[in-house]
Amino acid sequence: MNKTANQMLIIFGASGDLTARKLIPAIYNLYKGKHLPENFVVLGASRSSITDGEFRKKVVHESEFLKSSLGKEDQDFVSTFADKLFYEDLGDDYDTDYDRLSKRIGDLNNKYHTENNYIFYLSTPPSLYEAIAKNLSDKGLNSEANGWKRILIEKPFGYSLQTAQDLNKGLQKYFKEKQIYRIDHYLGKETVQNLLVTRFANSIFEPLWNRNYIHHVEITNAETVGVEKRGGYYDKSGALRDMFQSHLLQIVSLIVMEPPINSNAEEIRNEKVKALKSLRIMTDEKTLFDHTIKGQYVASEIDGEKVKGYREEEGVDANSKTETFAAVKFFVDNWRWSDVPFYVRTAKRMPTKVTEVVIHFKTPHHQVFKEKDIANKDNKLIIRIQPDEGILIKFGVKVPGQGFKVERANLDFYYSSLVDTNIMQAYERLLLDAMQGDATLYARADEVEAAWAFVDPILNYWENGEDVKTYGYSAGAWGPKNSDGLIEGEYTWRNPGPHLVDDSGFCVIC
Ligand SMILES: NC(=O)C1=CN([C@@H]2O[C@H](COP(=O)(O)OP(=O)(O)OC[C@H]3O[C@@H](n4cnc5c(N)ncnc54)[C@H](OP(=O)(O)O)[C@@H]3O)[C@@H](O)[C@H]2O)C=CC1
Ligand SMILES: O=C1O[C@H](COP(=O)(O)O)[C@@H](O)[C@H](O)[C@H]1O
Repeated sequence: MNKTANQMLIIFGASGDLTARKLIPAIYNLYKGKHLPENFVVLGASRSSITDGEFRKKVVHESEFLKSSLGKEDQDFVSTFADKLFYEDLGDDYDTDYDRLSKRIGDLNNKYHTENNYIFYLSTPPSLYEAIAKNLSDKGLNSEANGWKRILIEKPFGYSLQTAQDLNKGLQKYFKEKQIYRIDHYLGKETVQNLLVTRFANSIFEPLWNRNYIHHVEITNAETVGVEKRGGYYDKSGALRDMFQSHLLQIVSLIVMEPPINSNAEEIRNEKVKALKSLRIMTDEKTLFDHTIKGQYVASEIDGEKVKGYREEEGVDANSKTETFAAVKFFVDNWRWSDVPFYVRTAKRMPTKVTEVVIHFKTPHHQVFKEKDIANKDNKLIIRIQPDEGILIKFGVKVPGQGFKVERANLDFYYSSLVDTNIMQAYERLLLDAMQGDATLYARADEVEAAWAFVDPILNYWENGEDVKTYGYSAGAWGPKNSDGLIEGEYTWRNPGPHLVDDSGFCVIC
C-alpha cells in the first residue's frame, strides 16, 4: 500500500451539499479505516459565517449523512475525528479574505505538522474555479517549493468544448496539469475499475473483444430519483451534460481503449484519450436525428404515489425542454471497433436504479441447432456497475431430454461473494488516491476535451436543430417508447419496459 504523507485538505464550499453528503462521510470512513496519515486536518472554507464548532456540529455531530453509517462502536472515533475539522469564512473581499485564509492554513500547518502538503478541494459553483486558483496562486499557495500542492475540482468541467478548454487553460495558468485532479466519481467505483482488470488480466475475454465477435455494446444508466433539489442546476445541464459527457463516456473509454503497456496513470490515460478521440463525431442532422433520442419525464404514479413531472420540479422552467432521458447510438472509428454500434442511455425516474454494460456477442455464424429468438441466442457479458456489483455471462446449454433444445444459462459473479472485501465508496477511494498523488482515476484535460468534442454537436443539434423533439415518458417507465427502436434488428435494450404514457405512439411534449 502507498504511504499517505502528512497533509491538510482545504475544502472550498464547505457549507454546501456535497461536503456534507459525500466528502465528510468519505473522510470519516478513511479515518476509521486508518487510511489517513498521522498528521491530518481538514479546513473548510466558504462565505457562511460559522465557527469551527458549528462546522463540526453540522457535518459530524448532527449530520444525517454521517449518522446513517455510524455504529455504536463509532462514538469514540466521531469526537476525535471532529477535532480534526476547522472552518474559515470567506467574505466577498478576496484580497483580505485570502490573506486571512493563507494565514490560517499556515497556522494549522505549523500546529499540526502537515508539512506544507495541501489539497485544495473546490466544491463550489464551477464559475469560481479559476478565481479560486488565481487567489491561491497570488498567495503563493500553488508553489511546491516546500511541500506539494494539489487542486481537485468537481464536475461539470465546462458546459461545452469551448468552456472546458477555457477552464483548462484558466486552471493551468496557476497550477501545472500534474497538480490538477478532475474528479469523476464513477471512476472511483470498484466495478468501473474492474473493467480494466476483466479485460487485461484475463486471456479469455480480450481475444473476443473486437468487431469479429462483438455484435453491439449496450450501456444503461438508470436512476429512480428525479432531479430532487438540484432542479436549478439540472435544468441548465440535462442528462447529456450531467451523466453522458462525464461518467458514461469514461465507461465507454474503458471498454474501447487498447491495452496500456502498464497500469501507470499516464499510460492508462493516454489510451483513454485515444479511445475518446476515435468516437465518430456526428455532424449531419439526419444522423443526429436517427441516432439520438431526447426525453423528459412527465407526471405519473409510482406504487400508488403521485410523482411530479420534470416541469413541475422546483427550479425547473415550466416550459423546459431539458432532457432527463438521453439515448445515443454511435460508432468507433478504429481497427478494433469498425462497424460495431454502441448504444448508451441514461435517465432519471426510471423503474429501477441500475448501471450496466452489456457486451452482445455475435451469434454463431452457422446454426447447428434451431433456435428461434435471436435476441436470446447471443452470448452476453453483463458487467453490473451498480447495484449488485458483479459480472454475468449468458451462454447456451442443452435442455435435458431428447433432441437439442438450447436454453440460456447464467454464470454469475457477485462482488459481495468475495470474503473480507470492504468495498470503498467512490469518494473514499478517489480522495485517498489524490492524497497519495495517484491520478490514474482522475480525468486529464485532454480526456475531458475529447469527450466534449463528441458531445458538443449533439447538444448543438438538440438545442438548435429544426426537427428535434423531446419525447415524454411517464415517471417510472423505461423512457420514451421510440427509444426501443434505436437498437437495430431483432435486438432491444436488455430491460425494455412498460411505456405508461401513450403506449400506442409517441408522446411529444414540445
Ligand atoms: N451535490 C452533488 O451531489 C454534486 C455536486 N457536484 C459539484 O460539486 C460542487 C458543489 O456542489 P454542491 O455542494 O451541490 O453545491 P452547493 O450549492 O450546495 O454548495 C456550494 C458551496 O459553495 C460555496 N460558495 C459559493 N460561493 C462561494 C465563494 N465565492 N467562495 C467560497 N465558497 C463559495 C457555498 O457556500 P457559501 O454560500 O457559504 O459561500 C457552498 O458551500 C459543484 O461544482 C457541483 O456541480 C458534482 C457532483 C454531484
Ligand atoms: O454526477 C452525478 O451522478 C449522480 C448519480 O450517481 P450514482 O453514483 O448514484 O450513480 C446523478 O444523480 C447526478 O445527477 C449526477 O450529477
